[in-house]
Amino acid sequence: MIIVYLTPKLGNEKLVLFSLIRSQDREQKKKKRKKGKEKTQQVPVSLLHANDDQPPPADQFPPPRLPTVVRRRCSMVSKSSSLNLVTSSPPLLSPLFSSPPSRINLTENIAIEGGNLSFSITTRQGKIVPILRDCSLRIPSGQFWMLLGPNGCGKSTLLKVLAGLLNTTTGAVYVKKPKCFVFQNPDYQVVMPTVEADVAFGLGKLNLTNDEVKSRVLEALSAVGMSSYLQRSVQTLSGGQKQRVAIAGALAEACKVLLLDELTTFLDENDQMGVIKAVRNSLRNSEDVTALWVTHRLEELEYADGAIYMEDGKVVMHGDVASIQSFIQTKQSDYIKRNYYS
Ligand SMILES: Nc1ncnc2c1ncn2[C@@H]1O[C@H](COP(=O)(O)OP(=O)(O)OP(=O)(O)O)[C@@H](O)[C@H]1O
Repeated sequence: MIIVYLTPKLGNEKLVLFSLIRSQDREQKKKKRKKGKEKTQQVPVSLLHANDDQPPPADQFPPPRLPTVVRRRCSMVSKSSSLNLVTSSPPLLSPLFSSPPSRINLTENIAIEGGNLSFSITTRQGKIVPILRDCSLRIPSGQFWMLLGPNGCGKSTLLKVLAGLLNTTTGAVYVKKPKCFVFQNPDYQVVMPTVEADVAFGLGKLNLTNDEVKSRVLEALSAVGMSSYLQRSVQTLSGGQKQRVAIAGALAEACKVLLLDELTTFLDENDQMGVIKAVRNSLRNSEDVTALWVTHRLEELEYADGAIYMEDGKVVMHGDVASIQSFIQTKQSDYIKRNYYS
């Protein structure tokens, strides 16, 4: 089906050939699965979860058959509060919680934490559709993390749950306050006529003097590299500059957590880099600011301190950038081999 989509001019012969390849593929998969069952004891937990066509139900996770060493690594991770959530090889991680935490642990220096989050919607026909399934994550304060995954896997929904814009069906959420959600489209957020007025917009509620407002606006604009744009009309800004103004607005409000939803989707490479650097810079200026950045772009991962990879409403991996990068690359090359060279 995917080949048909990518090359719509395929003739009937190629479609027949493709079905044959698919059925061969299915046979091979069956054999592999059979073999895989025999080898289960040597496979890391996250691979079991990520590659299984039918992952184990959440309440059986980690599965009882896991080797001791994997279970020990999972619990070490759940206790860690530093960047090095993955401290030893093999680095692949399972979701952090194997059973719902009775309460969120606030004693560690954690900025964002979610335990066994689920979110469903009910259709007009009364059908319940799960969007997030048992997602757990933990992000230390002062770090820049990225949230990746294929289209429709639930990234934006998870971000909205963390922002408090959506209520979970089950699970517990902790996010440091004040927290700010920056939208994918800056036109939803940059609404005042000038850059200065826009960045100062959220400060009205804080009872500050004019001087305090001015100094906060300048500081925030300088963090995103836009201090010289103070008096500019927002209509004359590029998409990337508008994104940076939106981030400056969040920084001016002294937000401790920035929840950033695919900010670089509509941007060219220059603006994309400008926005990423603005976020990094704002984190450098204040040790206490944490950012979670939703993206599709694998190349952006190199700017992150840690990452979360989602598929089909689940957190499949959570931890250091290098492991997640290689995990995604392996998945991509497997996909290409399976679909184009088998
Ligand atoms: N209000 C809703 N009603 C019906 N389905 C919804 C609703 N909100 C989200 N969904 C579905 O939930 C799934 C996850 O959506 P979400 O926008 O979180 O994914 P995403 O990973 O951010 O996708 P993308 O990368 O394409 O932006 C999608 O299949 C989407 O169609």
